[in-house]
Amino acid sequence: MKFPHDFLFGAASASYQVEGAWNEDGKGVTNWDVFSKLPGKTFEGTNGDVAIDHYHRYKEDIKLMAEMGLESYRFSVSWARILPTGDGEVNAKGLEFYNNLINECLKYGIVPFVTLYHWDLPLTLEEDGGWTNRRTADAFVKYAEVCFREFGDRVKHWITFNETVMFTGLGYLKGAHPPGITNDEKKYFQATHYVFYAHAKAVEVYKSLKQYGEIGITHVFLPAYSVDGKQANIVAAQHANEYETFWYYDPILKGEYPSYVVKQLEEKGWTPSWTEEELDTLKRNAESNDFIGLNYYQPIRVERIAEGSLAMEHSRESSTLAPGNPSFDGYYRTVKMNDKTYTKWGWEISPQGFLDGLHMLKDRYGDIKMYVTENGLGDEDPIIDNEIVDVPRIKYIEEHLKVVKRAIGEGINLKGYYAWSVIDLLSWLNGYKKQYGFIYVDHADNLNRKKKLSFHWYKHIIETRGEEL
Ligand SMILES: C[C@@]1(C(=O)O)OC[C@H]2O[C@@H](O)[C@H](O)[C@@H](O)[C@H]2O1
Repeated sequence: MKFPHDFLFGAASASYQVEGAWNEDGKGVTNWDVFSKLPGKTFEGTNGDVAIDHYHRYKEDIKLMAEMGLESYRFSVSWARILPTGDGEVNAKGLEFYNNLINECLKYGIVPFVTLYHWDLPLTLEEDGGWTNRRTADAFVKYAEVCFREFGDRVKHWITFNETVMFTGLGYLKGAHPPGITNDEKKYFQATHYVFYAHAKAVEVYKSLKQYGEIGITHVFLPAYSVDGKQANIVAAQHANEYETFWYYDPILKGEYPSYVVKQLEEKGWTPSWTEEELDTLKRNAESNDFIGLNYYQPIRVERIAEGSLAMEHSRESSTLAPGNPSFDGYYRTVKMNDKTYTKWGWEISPQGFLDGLHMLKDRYGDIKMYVTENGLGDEDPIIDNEIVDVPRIKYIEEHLKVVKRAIGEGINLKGYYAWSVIDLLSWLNGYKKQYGFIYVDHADNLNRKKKLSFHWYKHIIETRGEEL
């Protein structure tokens, strides 16, 4: 059986991780332009000044995507190219670049799927409190409207934010992302709230423009499961789902926060400063969401731990979801299981965990349209006779696509799959070591591109619409 005719086979990237040209054509400075240059913050001091030079080589890259038969390209717009100071004047050169990028996609019949925010925030806003300041939320809505009006005649698929838990959690709890703050739960929850408010407001503006595309938000999807049948650990898994999933999807799809978490925030003094207008905006726009994006890489296996210390040391490695860490509130710990398989970076490989999680989402949120907006294998790809033989990535994606097809057959409203990533790119904290792409980039030879084995495999899957899976 083939994937449905309206199912999109895509692949993704993000502005800071591919574009480079960090200070060209009027682009403003971003938080990551500065943070990545702070000693010790990134792997081997890598940064996005050049990245893989997608800004100048996008035509070559999109031509390769077309050769692959890619149906849709998910990329992000760098806010600071459009509004260099965050909420001031529009930069015409920034609009020009993304108009060219979009038009190049359409030239090949590739559907542009645009993320408005993939972590690169204009520095002026970061320096004014970032996502803990209502100003940033209001500025985002202005930026989003500029993009809707400029690109909305050709872009019909919009994601407001990518992985809010990552830039707020790593920014205010683990200190591994800008603004590099650790263990500040009050700021963390405040930042998430202003992001959700900004999302709801942007949805409202988008719908008012009557462009008749679709808009949603993308979250990390990290379903939590108990390590065993013990009641305390089952409760710990539910606790993890409340904080890691429902806190993120409820305000979007239900228009209100999960009461389990709200009650605990009140007890701990972590409740965001929110207004009735903001809460009403969430409620008023919940029904207007067209889809949710799921970035699925792994589940987490959790066990209860005694109410431990709330302040924990975080390393760059431990900040990216490797098991073994206590939760920020010390309620549970993630566990590496002996009977599971893991990537080189310690992420569990579990297509079944994804399927079970999808049913959990359907049970809670009904028939909401979903896209897998990221899924892929971060690896150090084997090179044999000068060919990139990334068989582990092929097997990883094959197993997850099989589960996607099965989920559709079980009534899950999945409408697309975007592999992370279309091309090897800069990892925020792992430099160029952690490869995800179908296309190799040779950093020892002028960033030349080279098709991997998985490029040819994915091309075949798309051509046959996954009939063999
Ligand atoms: C932490 C990490 C990784 O490096 O493996 O997770 C997978 C993927 O998620 C994306 O949203 C990030 O933009 C990209 O850089 C990757 O980031």
